[in-house]
Amino acid sequence: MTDHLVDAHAPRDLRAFIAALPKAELHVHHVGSASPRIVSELAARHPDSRVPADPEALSDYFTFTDFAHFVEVYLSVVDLIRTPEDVRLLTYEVGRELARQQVRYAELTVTPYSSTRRGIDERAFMDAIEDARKAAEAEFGTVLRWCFDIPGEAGLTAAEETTRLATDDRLRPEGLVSFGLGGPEIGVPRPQFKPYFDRALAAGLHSVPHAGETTGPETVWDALTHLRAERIGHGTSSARDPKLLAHLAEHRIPLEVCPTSNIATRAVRTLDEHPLKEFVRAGVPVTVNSDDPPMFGTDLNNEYAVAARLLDLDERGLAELAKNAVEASFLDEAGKARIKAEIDAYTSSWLAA
Ligand SMILES: O=C(O)c1cccc(C(=O)CC[C@H]2O[C@@H](n3cnc4c(=O)[nH]cnc43)[C@H](O)[C@@H]2O)c1
Ligand SMILES: [Zn+2]
Repeated sequence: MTDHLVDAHAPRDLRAFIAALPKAELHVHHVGSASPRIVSELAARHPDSRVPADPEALSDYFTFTDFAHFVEVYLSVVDLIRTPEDVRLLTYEVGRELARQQVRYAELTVTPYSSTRRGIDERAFMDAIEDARKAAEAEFGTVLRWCFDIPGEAGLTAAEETTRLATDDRLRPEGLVSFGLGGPEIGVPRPQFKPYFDRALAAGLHSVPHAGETTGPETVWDALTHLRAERIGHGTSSARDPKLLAHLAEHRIPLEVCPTSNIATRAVRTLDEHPLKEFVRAGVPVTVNSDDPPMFGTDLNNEYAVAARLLDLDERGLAELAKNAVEASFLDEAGKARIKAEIDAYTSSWLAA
């Protein structure tokens, strides 16, 4: 992890508590989770890319001037993933990294369109992620599930292709649980994606679009109204609309908050100005997530440390935050109960020690 965004304020023992706390991660992108080691390995394999092969140079490369710059850099990393074996390696390594952080369950946002349009065979792509998912669960004990997202800026062709890949019974992977919408929001109105979300929801998927990350609360309303969002990716600007906060609280719509991401893409100026506390005060269910961890110089443990500082949480508060994510997940009830019991047992034994 690069140092510039690490929250160094959390006391050392709280960091130790977080490090071993069983957790769920609900908002983390597949390509955005490529570690510096994997990025440099892929960059060395594909020297025609402008992504630096030297891991030391990646910290500068991953410093963003704004959201548009972030997407440009993100797509240069997407360009490094050229074969089903690249896809499998990346997915398996993401599983390993999540397990290292004691993540028991993760919903990983995958953008299949970005890979299939670059020539990766769709069947081979699905087999690669599924093979890595099963290996990660067997070898590391971390359960992975997929959210397939439409890269919004790529338009309705991308929406059609993503919906087809998510709903065709011959292709749709076993681990797929939800349907999302990512990329820039400015100039990409949410309502145009309604027919695609309708088809995905009819096929049994959950709706989890990004909204209110780089635009105002009206985008969150659109995601709720037109895309029938069950959780909101980011939802940062919801804080500017008290009626929206009340709606999210009343209907128990969780926000997938990613504090360091919002600083790195300059959606929020400083962590101290982040609206996380306002969400909690308004009674909105919040989960804390890492988004694109190596690109933002963070990881899930660091996001919990950031949340502990912003919300003034002790061990019990952090355990509740971890249980929020389990509760907001698309795991079955037995799976949720198992992880929540593990969080409680861990917290009790930590506090008794
Ligand atoms: O793949 C393409 O060819 C392509 C063409 C045009 C536009 C796009 C995109 O919009 C890709 C955006 C990409 O960004 C991912 N992502 C990662 N983190 C975030 C985030 O915090 N907020 C929004 N999007 C994010 C997203 O999953 C898309 O894959 C692609
Ligand atoms: Zn995201």
